Amino acid sequence: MAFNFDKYIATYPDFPKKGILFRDITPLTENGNAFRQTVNKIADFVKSKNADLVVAPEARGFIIGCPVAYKLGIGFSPARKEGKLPGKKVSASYGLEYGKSTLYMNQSAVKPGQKVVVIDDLLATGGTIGATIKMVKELGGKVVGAAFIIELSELNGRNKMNDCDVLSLVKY
Ligand SMILES: O=P(O)(O)OC[C@H]1O[C@H](OP(=O)(O)OP(=O)(O)O)[C@H](O)[C@@H]1O
Ligand SMILES: Nc1ncnc2[nH]cnc12
Repeated sequence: MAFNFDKYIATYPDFPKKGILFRDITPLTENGNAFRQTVNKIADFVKSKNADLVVAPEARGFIIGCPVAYKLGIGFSPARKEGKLPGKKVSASYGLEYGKSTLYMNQSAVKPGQKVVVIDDLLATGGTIGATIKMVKELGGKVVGAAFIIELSELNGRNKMNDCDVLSLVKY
């Protein structure tokens, strides 16, 4: 029987701003079995894409991207927020459901031609993952997949990823 990931997502109206229905993954990660099922499911997807590297945006993307990369024995590279990453980097600015921001990656994070899966907890407008994908491509990587625990379908974030396969475990 399919695992019911939905049961472990908490919902908070008007957070962090009025009008936003916030979908919280912490009950899922706080449950050992649900967290493991999530990591295994996303790792199966990443494996099926033959990926060399996982890239995930700060901060919630790290929670899921790291254990997936570890399980498969492939690399993990973080897309970090302003002022966090030293050294040579690339950047991409974006808007999201409740604000705007800039992400940065190490210039040496991706080897040309490497196959990359991008991972985040949630896909809303696609601004965050779109910026992450833009940097991976700029560094010469091939984005072969994108995986999320949650997808907010009506915000059409999928449209920002028309050339790669998308996995989401729970759709609202
Ligand atoms: O598809 P989008 O409209 O870009 O929205 C999705 C992004 O928003 C949230 O991150 P947030 O920027 O709140 O940061 P956090 O992970 O540090 O909580 C979430 O974890 C995704 O990264
Ligand atoms: N509705 C939402 N819930 C949780 N995280 C989000 N990131 C962007 N929109 C979100």
